Amino acid sequence: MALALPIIDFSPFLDPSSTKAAKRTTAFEIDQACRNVGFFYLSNHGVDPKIMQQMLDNARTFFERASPEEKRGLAIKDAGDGIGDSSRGFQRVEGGLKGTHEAVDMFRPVDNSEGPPYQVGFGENQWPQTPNTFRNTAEQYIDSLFLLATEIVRAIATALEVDETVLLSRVDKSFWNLRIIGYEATDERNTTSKVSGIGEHTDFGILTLLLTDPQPGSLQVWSKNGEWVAADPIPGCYLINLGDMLSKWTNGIYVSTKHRVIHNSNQARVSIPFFFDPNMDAIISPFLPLDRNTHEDDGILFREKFVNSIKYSIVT
Ligand SMILES: O=C(O)CCC(=O)C(=O)O
Ligand SMILES: [Fe+2]
Repeated sequence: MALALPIIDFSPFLDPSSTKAAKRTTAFEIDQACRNVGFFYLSNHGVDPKIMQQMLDNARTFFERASPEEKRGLAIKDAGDGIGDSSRGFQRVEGGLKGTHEAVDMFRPVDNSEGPPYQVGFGENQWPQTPNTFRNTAEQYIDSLFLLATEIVRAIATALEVDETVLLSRVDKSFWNLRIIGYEATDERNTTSKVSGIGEHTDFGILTLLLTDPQPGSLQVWSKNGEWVAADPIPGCYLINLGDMLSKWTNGIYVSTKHRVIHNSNQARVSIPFFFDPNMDAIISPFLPLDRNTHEDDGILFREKFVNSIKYSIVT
């Protein structure tokens, strides 16, 4: 099972003293990975390693120490009913296509002055209190990742030779989603316990910037050769993958690749994807020259897509 995922050094693109040619070379490396693989590791991305570690530590602390009452208090609640919005908060997913894991979802704050009750996606984040630094660290982390994702989008615009403002105007108020996932250890004494994980899927938005603890062997990516390949963490790197929206925006030139998690280990795993998604009011239509075929999602706003995805994903 050969590792097929490229590793890209982002420093030439980020360094203000780089030549235009050096920036373009890095942009083309990203472009190649986006066309051929849909996944790549990014090194020298500029995010403070201390805050990355702090995020992982806080996530682990939450899953290990938060009480059942705290988790119940944070549980995702239905939209239109009290303070719920069907998307923000804690959930335990038990089996089925979505796998078995626990997660807390935070989304970009939006103007929700018309609620409660809230529409889908328009509520307030429900921040864990365990540990008490959780929110503060996560907010700094989100700021860093927002900047990093924006630079990757800029690199993509450079490689595709599209006016970067066209692309940036669709993501400058990205409706991001920070997800903290806990995969339980497999309890060898309990033969009925399910292996934790997430079923095969493609991501939904633009870019996913994934930070996980260092354990290998859990995340797998579907390769062009028709086999699952390990996408083990590389210390200090982000694993970046493309979502369906970026594939649509590029008329399918860029690929969103399916992946899955099978965490069969005697140690719990934590994983923190940052989903960099379009602005709520961004349109789904491609920005690249069109082939004149009509597209099913032409003219649809991302907000509509998001609402449908939440309705579909509600776990009962
Ligand atoms: O936990 C992981 O390694 C990946 C999670 C994932 O694919 C997702 O949340 O979409
Ligand atoms: Fe995913």
